[in-house]
Amino acid sequence: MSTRRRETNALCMSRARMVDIQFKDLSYEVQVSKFKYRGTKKQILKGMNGIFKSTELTAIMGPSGAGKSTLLNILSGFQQGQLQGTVEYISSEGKQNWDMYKKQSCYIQQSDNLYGLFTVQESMMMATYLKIGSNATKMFRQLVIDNILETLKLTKVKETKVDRLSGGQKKRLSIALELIDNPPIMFLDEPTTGLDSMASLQCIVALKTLAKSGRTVICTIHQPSAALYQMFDYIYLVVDGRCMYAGTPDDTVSYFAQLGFQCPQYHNPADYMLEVVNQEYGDYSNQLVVAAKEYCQREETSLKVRIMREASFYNEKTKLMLDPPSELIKFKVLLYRYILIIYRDWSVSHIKLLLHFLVAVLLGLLFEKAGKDANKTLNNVGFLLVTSLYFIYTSMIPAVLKFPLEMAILKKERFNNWYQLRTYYAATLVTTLPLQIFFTFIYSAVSYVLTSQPMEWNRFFMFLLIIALTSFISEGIGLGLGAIFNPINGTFFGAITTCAMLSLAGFLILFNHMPKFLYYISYINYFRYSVDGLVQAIYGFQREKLICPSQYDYCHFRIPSLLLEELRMSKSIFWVDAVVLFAWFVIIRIMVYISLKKRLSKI
Ligand SMILES: Nc1ncnc2c1ncn2[C@@H]1O[C@H](COP(=O)(O)OP(=O)(O)OP(=O)(O)O)[C@@H](O)[C@H]1O
Repeated sequence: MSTRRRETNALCMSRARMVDIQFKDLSYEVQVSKFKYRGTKKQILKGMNGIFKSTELTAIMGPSGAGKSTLLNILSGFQQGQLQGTVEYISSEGKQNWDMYKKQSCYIQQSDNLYGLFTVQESMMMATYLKIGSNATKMFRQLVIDNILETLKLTKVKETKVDRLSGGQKKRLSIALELIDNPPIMFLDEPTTGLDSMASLQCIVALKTLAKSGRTVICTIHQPSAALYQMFDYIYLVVDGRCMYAGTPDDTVSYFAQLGFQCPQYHNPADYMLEVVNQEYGDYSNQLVVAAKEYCQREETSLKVRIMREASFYNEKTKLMLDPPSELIKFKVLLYRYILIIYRDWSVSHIKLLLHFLVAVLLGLLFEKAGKDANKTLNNVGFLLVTSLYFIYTSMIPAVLKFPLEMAILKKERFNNWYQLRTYYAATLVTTLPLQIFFTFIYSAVSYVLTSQPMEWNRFFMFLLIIALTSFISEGIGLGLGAIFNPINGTFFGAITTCAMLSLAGFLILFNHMPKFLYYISYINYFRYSVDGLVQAIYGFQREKLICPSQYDYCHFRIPSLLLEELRMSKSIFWVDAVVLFAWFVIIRIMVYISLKKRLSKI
């Protein structure tokens, strides 16, 4: 074995702190009805006991709807609710509560929530910067990556984009990403679902290797083949929220035989066990539960053995190298990741840029000379209205879809302690705002010139400021809707909100024709301030008279103040509009953060 290989092995595969999980009388129920105090409850886990040990690969098996995922989610802390009983984590330092180990375990969901635009190497390298402290050199990071990829047989696809990986490779990459900070406990929800038998075997072999290096690896699994079944060290069979077998795969046949269920020769023991608990040979559920309670008891690993084992596996030196980086460094990494996504994802940057340019040209042609022709003043107000509406829609609707798409990745990475929510949120804000400003600038520059608006820098920048603020607020509302609702409801609410704002802006229905309460509501309508701000930017600040073309004898709105009077905007102040819009922007962003936090706290 080369020196380099030995070094990485020492760094990566032999340093997991050993933790056993013990749960006693674990019961869990959920509220089925929406009404908290009157609703019926459903008991999912019914007094379960068990010990899952380090260095072992444990399979939680059972029929569909038995409670496997719920048990896994409860043990990992991914799901919280009305829990009874105890869950203890036992290391060489004694029994600890869950908070101690929450930060050290990882949860790998059934779906592989990965960014498809990065290569395996890029994904791994970014993960090392999010998980390993800044004192680690680039070479060290690469050694860690190479070693993990080699263990999980991913070296050959190191330079392949994640989008192009097979299902099995994606699953192994999900595991590889979590291995970087070497979690002592790994929870996996159905890691073999959707994989063919070869890929499933490779995945389970990889998990077994990880368990043998000191970790506690627990996964749920549906119906493993006989070969796969034998790979596990410990089987925990769950049926209707109760344990019906806990033991090694080798003991399964003799255990069920002793209870009167003789597994036929050449029959997969896993299949037979499921047939028995699925009542294909009669309903013996209660006997099986009682028998499991009597025969499937497990001894705790003695402290002495635990300390001895851990001494051979755990390396304090490496732990120092693996201290997590500061949130500031994580922020920089997330920023870099977003910039790379924006650069590589055509739909985010290039297409949007092209569309903003084309729409600006189209509106420019449609509202040609509207900015300076006194006969087209009302058309110009129409242009300002359309501009505001255009940015509301194009910023809000894509944003509604942004969080639901990213939510799964965010949920996974945050639960596995990659970064704090505020770091993620700050990074999205810092990357999306400049992009939004750039888009509004392109649109404004083109449409402003083509519609012959006044060629004064200060008016142009005021016009740009109002559009940018309108766009920020709308994006914020879109993100908020995306965080609260699913994409279909979110886009529906987005469209409804925009229609309501348009109706309450004072243009389609004049303010003095509105019922009083709706008139007051219109004060919180940011669309109103947006259009008002745009009109002020173009016609306010004592703009001089407009040119009335020679073919017309009279242009009613030649004098800008007359137009402002007609639109009931003569008393408005541009900077008040700008400040109100800015306040809206801040409030909306805070509300989005809160709703996102709330959403993430639920499973
Ligand atoms: N929040 C909830 N509200 C109501 N019922 C729930 C809730 N969560 C889980 N259940 C129910 O609890 C039972 C167990 O669900 P769980 O997802 O743990 O099963 P499972 O064994 O993992 O099933 P599968 O193998 O099909 O994924 C199911 O009947 C499910 O409908």
